[in-house]
Amino acid sequence: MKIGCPTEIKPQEFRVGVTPNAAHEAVQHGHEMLIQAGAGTGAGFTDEDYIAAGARIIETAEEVYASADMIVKVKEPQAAERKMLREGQVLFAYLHLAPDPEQTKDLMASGATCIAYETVTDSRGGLPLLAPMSEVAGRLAPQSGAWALQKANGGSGVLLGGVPGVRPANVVIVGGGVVGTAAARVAAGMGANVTVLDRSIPRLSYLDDVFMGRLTTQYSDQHSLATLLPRADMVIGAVLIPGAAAPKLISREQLSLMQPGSVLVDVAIDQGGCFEKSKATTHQDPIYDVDGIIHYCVANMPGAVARTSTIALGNATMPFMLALADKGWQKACADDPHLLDGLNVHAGKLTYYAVGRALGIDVTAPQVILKQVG
Ligand SMILES: NC(=O)C1=CN([C@@H]2O[C@H](COP(=O)(O)OP(=O)(O)OC[C@H]3O[C@@H](n4cnc5c(N)ncnc54)[C@H](O)[C@@H]3O)[C@@H](O)[C@H]2O)C=CC1
Ligand SMILES: CC(=O)C(=O)O
Ligand SMILES: [Mg+2]
Repeated sequence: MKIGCPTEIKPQEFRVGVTPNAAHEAVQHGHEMLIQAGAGTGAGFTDEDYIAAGARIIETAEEVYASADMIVKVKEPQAAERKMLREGQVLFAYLHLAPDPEQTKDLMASGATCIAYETVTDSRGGLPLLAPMSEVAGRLAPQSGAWALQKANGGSGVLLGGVPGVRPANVVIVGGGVVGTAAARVAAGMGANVTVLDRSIPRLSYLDDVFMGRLTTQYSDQHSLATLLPRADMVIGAVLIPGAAAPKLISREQLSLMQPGSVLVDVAIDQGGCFEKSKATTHQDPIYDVDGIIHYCVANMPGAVARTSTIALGNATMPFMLALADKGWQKACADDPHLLDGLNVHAGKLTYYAVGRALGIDVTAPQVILKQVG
């Protein structure tokens, strides 16, 4: 199979979908690996690294899309990229379709088979292709929020760890999954006073166990969150209902409960965001102010640390990329129900229920699609 990896074009996105190590494995499996010239530069990989791995360097994105049977990339295809997808081609990338009707419409119109990293599952109920980037975004969230709390950035001027005689910042983390746990570790490490809310009691028990008193856990309901807002210097939104649009947990009205210059970091922005006034921002222009509350809503946070993120993502995606290339998507998905969970669009049909519910589009069950193509 010809596997194509284009250069990412989302603003300030420096990751690349295939590492030289993954390219090498694909070539060893008998596949042709096509890498767009310069695709790895932002993550510290040169064209020569890919050539040494046995890949071919292709000058333009147009040529990569035209030649490849499968496109492997990081972020959801931008409008210009969606025009280059075609019937029968496989797209393997983050898609985040629930909050993105335009992209969903274009992917359905392309006729391509689109497998979303963020809905591939594992046998323990986890999301193995989202988790590595959630680890990164979670670790970055307190750091980005601490920067936003500085006066020059519009924040209240509170230092996360405080100093002797002055209280540390109160950090509230809503959602104690992979992002929330990583954020808690860093925020606690920076000396903040951390509270984590979740709806899963087993998850709260786990956090209570591993942090051994270094944070407070609380069941997540509207009232609990509202009572924490007046004292919260930073709230990190880290909730997820897989594949679905994020629930809105802080309304615009509730912003008035917070101290001016407090910060909301909405990591869940790629699923539409969990605060009412969240809208996606970029690394170039990451924050904005609503009623005196600073919002940080960068939808591709891991792109800021592209080297670490690319290697972590490449380690996780490689076995799935190889299965798709070795067997073809039909057999790879038939053999592995967890990979089948990643199927979001096939030949004009939407195949993921949470996306269908969010966008009001009819869904065809992925199992039905497999029967049709089998
Ligand atoms: N902005 C960015 O660059 C990135 C964003 N993300 C996003 O971060 C979000 C979280 O991802 P993960 O931590 O990997 O998910 P996860 O599935 O590991 O954790 C989500 C947690 O939210 C909890 N939850 C669901 N509804 C809740 C509610 N109403 N109140 C409190 N908790 C609730 C769940 O019980 C679960 O523990 C996702 O939307 C993901 O796409 C992930 C990586 C990068
Ligand atoms: C998960 C995601 O959206 C990202 O890593 O950019
Ligand atoms: Mg997006």
